[in-house]
Amino acid sequence: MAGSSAQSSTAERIGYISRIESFSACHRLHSIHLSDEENKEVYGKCNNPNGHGHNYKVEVTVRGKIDAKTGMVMNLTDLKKCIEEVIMIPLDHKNLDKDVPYFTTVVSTTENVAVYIWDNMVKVLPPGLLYEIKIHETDKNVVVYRGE
Ligand SMILES: Nc1nc2c(c(=O)[nH]1)N=C([C@H](O)[C@H](O)COP(=O)(O)OP(=O)(O)OP(=O)(O)O)CN2
Ligand SMILES: [Zn+2]
Repeated sequence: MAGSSAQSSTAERIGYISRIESFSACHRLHSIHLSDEENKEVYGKCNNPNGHGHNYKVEVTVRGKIDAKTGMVMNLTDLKKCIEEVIMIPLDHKNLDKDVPYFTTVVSTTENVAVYIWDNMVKVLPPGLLYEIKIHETDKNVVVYRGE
């Protein structure tokens, strides 16, 4: 029967909304905490000094109450602006290791790129909304970070 669901229409409902953007960047996997030999052993071809590039695809997901008046968790146009500021301007068409100060001491694995994005995204989003950063480094390699 219509309208007979367990949750009434006035109840608080939680939604997850995502926006996906792509950026291109190059990098080399090299940890300052490892010797040159150890770097070669751990990272293999990805430790090549010439570096290599990726077309990263990032999904930013926020979780929150679907506002009864606006019908939105947050305005996706505002999320787009946050992604531009936190991801596209600092990372797109950049050498992650040389152009982004954070990665001079932190190895630019996709896990750490996700942490970098999370740490900066929480600064610009409304408190408590950020839920997940998912990065497709390649079609086959995917990383998820949820701030834990
Ligand atoms: N835990 C992680 N492992 C690796 C990372 C990473 O960020 N976190 N990154 C790399 C390299 O950057 C590399 O670009 C990926 O290597 P590879 O898996 O060989 O890349 P492909 O998926 O394109 O390889 P296929 O040949 O298509 O299988 C390595 N490891
Ligand atoms: Zn890589």
